[in-house]
Amino acid sequence: MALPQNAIKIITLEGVVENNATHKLIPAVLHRMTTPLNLVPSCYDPRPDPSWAKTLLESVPERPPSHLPPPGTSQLHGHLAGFLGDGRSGIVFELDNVQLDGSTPDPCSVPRLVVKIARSNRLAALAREAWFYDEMECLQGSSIARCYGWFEMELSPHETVPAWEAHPAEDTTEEDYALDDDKMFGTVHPDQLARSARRDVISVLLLEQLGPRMPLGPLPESAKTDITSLYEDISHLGIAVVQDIRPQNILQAPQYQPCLPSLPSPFTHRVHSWRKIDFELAMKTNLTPWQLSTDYKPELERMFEDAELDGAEDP
Ligand SMILES: Nc1ncnc2c1ncn2[C@@H]1O[C@H](COP(=O)(O)OP(=O)(O)OP(=O)(O)O)[C@@H](O)[C@H]1O
Repeated sequence: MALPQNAIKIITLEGVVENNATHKLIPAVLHRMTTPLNLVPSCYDPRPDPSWAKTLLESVPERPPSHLPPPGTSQLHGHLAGFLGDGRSGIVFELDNVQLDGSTPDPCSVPRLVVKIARSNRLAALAREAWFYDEMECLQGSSIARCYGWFEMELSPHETVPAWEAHPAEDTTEEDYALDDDKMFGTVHPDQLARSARRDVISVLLLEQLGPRMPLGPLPESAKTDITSLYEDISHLGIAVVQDIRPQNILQAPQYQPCLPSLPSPFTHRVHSWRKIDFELAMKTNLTPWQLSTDYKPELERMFEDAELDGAEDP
């Protein structure tokens, strides 16, 4: 039976934190965090009258009920391994030598895992992303990765995270862009304001490992349809992800063993060959799936065209 996504309470990571006096790597013990339901304010556009029903829902869709059992108390131990990629808010590594409660986990239960480590100044962005993984629990394993939790540890003054220096962000702005929409559409949650000011916390998302990024070059129509359908699934939850439509944020379904089977979408029943990642800029809205599709479809078309052109220039 697959490990429930909320089974792990503590993760011990080897190879991620360094003692900056001795330059020795030391194990980091991170504890599972929970996202308050009101961490991310909704972007609500009042519906003037029912004639707007095609565009606007009367209210923001509620989070679908969780199907997970009560949170577990398992402990996971793993070693930071290969670097997989990075971006504005995080740095992603494979995990090796994973042990669950002291033994090698059953490959039918636990897939290959990765950690997305927040950059030191992007704690609020990672918390926001964790909230969206909770919000989209029903899509985990179908259109988005399974997320095994959000974990944090406070660093002491003599501890540092070498990945922050080894993989610096291209964009060095200190502005917390992930909170811009929250400021515009509601009030920023006090936890997020506090997080935004801190630089002494290691914060990670534990995710199922997905396949490679969407390649440059021509994509078969079936792949374009499947990728478009990921966005359709997400739109059924009133979630807008139009800001960040890029090949870096579309990965193939898991393919490295051990991996868990892809689940059918609860909305379209399609079994996807792709997954959408990266939700720190997502917004929870009362826009209808139709309205959201009028926003993401042209952006996806543009991305497919650009990827084809870039593939032709860079064979
Ligand atoms: N679950 C995963 N499995 C395998 N690789 C992953 C996974 N998540 C992320 N990656 C790799 O890491 C890269 C960066 O991840 P991600 O987009 O989540 O980071 P980010 O900092 O939020 O980036 P952005 O600048 O797009 O906001 C991805 O493009 C991908 O190559």
